[in-house]
Amino acid sequence: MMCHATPAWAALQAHHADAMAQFDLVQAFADDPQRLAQLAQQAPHVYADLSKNLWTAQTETLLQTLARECGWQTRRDAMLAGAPVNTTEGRAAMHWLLRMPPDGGALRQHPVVASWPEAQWDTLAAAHDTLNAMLALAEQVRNDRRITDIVNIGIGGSHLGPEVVVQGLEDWVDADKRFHFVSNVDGHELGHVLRQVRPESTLFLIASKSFATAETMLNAHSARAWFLRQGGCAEPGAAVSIARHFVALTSNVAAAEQFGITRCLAFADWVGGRFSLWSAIGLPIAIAIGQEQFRDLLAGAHAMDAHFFTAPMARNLPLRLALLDIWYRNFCGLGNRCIAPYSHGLRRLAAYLQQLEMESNGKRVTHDGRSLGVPTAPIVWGEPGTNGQHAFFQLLHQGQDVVPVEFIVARSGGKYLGAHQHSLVINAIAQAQALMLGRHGASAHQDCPGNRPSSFLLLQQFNPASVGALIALYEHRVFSAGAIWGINSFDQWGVELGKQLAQQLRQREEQDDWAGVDASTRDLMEQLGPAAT
Ligand SMILES: O=P(O)(O)OC[C@H]1O[C@H](O)[C@H](O)[C@@H](O)[C@@H]1O
Repeated sequence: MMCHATPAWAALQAHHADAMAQFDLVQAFADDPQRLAQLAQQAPHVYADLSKNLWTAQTETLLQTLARECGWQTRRDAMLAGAPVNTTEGRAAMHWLLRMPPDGGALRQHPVVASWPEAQWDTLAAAHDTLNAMLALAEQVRNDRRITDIVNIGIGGSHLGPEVVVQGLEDWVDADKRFHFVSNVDGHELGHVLRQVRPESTLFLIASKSFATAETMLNAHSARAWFLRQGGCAEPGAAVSIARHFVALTSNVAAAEQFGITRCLAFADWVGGRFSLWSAIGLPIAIAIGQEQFRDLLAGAHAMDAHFFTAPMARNLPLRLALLDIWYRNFCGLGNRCIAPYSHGLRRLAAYLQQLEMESNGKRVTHDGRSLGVPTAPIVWGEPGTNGQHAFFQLLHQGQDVVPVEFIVARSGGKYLGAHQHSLVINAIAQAQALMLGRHGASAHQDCPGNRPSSFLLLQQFNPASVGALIALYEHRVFSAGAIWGINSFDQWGVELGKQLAQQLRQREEQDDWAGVDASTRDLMEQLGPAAT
């Protein structure tokens, strides 16, 4: 049954109309002394306070019924069983397997895991072989003092996860090496990096699951051409070779070898691009922070996996966040969510989540190809605090639109404790309070309406484990919302269209064939003129 045809959906609509129309957050706290206890919880590494949202315990109970009626638990357990939950591509989605210890770790007693066939244990063992090979390579690179610069060339899932984690864990990063991320096909980005590095001390990581993404391939070819033009770093008289300075991270080893790369770290096709930082795509992270810390990152994510696959609905944080998303999107008509990490390290978190959430759940058709007819993924956007406070927070406080804000804050951890961290966290707490309380009785232009919702995700410590747990939390939240909407969160067919049309435009340009092309597109192509060589 489609989500909006369930009895729970109708009950939620009635609840919104009857009980929530006049809902006031300040009043809700006054009326219910249990509100905080009911709507806040501890999960592995992350404390979540969801009490400053426009909902009640009753709302959540109704949402849990919706999850039940939509078969959330069945879908969750199918993912854990390794079933092909990515239905349109006929694949499993097993990013969580990449962070599972060889014996199943905290999930080994789980009934689904306990009944895994032997082949699934073999898959887990193979994932560990790959992990060990990746970590060995990472250590080798870390110990190679001749290598000072790591350049990751990749886009989307082959870029955003590693970048957000390497930036986030800067305090743990090997200070002798610099990390660069090149994603955009705009040559300025690659050029900017190449001006800073020397071939003999640079390791290029060509990160692409498909090894076919146009932007990555063009950047990789240009990087190789630059490397060879510089004479590579061949000994006098020896042939110039990219062998020691290029590594491929891919599911398509044949294409990487065809490109000329001999050192390849492979990962399976059941690792979705935007869920791939735990796989070979994580090599830049492992080089940056070292194998022990990388294992901590995995352990933090595994702790969140165990929570997700075992905690009851009422205390299952990824599910609770997904239910809140559905409540806002489908019943309150709120179409976007602001991501506000109060953390310089997590300054690219919003970009990462834009791919994770909007590429996963920006869909309008169910698993079985029916038109869903209700909105799905919200538009997520944001910037780190406190910078955002001095920019778009004005709209959040006094604009016409109500935008749920998500504060992501670390209590402690990292180098810069003390005054800076304290001030940062107090600012986040004050913003959440200001959004809720508003200001009344001043002049009209100073009045803030208040009653504006926010969630607070507090990392107990900022470290590799908590960053791993935070990202896994988001992954499972996205999956849960997708499962309730009945969509496939693991494909991205919409992205393909633009790629195909870009390819077609190149062909039309070569053949000077514009038959049937709309006037606007043709005019823009003419204005662009021929490609420079
Ligand atoms: O890793 P690649 O195969 O190069 O793909 C890189 C990215 O591009 C694609 O177009 C998809 O939109 C992303 O999901 C993917 O992560």
